[in-house]
Amino acid sequence: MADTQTARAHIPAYKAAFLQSCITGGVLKFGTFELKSKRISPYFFNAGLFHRADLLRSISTAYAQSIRDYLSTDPNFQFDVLFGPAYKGIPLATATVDKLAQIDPDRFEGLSYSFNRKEAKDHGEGGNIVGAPLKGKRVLIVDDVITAGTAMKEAIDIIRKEGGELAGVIVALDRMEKMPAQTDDDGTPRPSAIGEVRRQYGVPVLSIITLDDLIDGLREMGDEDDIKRLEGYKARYRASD
Ligand SMILES: O=P(O)(O)OC[C@H]1O[C@H](OP(=O)(O)OP(=O)(O)O)[C@H](O)[C@@H]1O
Ligand SMILES: O=C(O)c1cc(=O)[nH]c(=O)[nH]1
Repeated sequence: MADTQTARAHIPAYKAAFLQSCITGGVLKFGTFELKSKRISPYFFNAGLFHRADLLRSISTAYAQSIRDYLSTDPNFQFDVLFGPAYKGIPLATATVDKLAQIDPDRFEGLSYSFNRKEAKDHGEGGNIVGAPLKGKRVLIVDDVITAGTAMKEAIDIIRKEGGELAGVIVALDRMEKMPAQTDDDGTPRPSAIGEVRRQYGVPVLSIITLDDLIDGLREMGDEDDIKRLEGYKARYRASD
């Protein structure tokens, strides 16, 4: 396997390291997968597999670095809470709060996490939100991927219903694909759900890596047939934005 730095010279080292840990850690799977949107994909990013300490550290470091990279281009970008949509977003947001505070305590020691329950709790403290209350807070959503955007719309609705303000979104992988529609199969590019969030809410939507980064990475450390299938999928479902 090629060295991370040389293999992915045109993306920052932390992104290359993250991509490598996704491939070697088996988080990126290749085969045939039905997505939440019912689209059939030749690859799947299973964020639930970041369960081991080294893998969790690799993804929280990559989120934290991506956020810091973006902050260096937009110092006005501000947020009080990282929100992890249930379920897979929960450990991702929680670990990233800790990582940001470790990397930059002056700025992030007061940062909080929050997440939703999929089913409301009707006893004890009750309610749908665990962690920091969102009322009056600027909220950055941390999730694994956005495909059709259904899960992201739900998360944004929860934040607004709780009285929070959406500050931005960060996902691990930008699948670079169009939202589903009747004409899904004709290969015509259409807008992505990520682009829709940017346009509709006027907030940054960041990603650690993109499908293009993944395809490039596979050229160094993957299988040729997987690359062909990913390129075919991209040609069919690529977004216009
Ligand atoms: O953009 P979409 O088409 O909505 O799909 C993407 C989302 O769907 C999955 O989560 P899911 O809602 O299945 O919840 P989970 O985290 O409990 O697996 C996945 O983890 C993404 O967050
Ligand atoms: O679109 C999805 O449902 C989806 C795609 C993916 O790569 N990973 C995931 O957990 N869900």
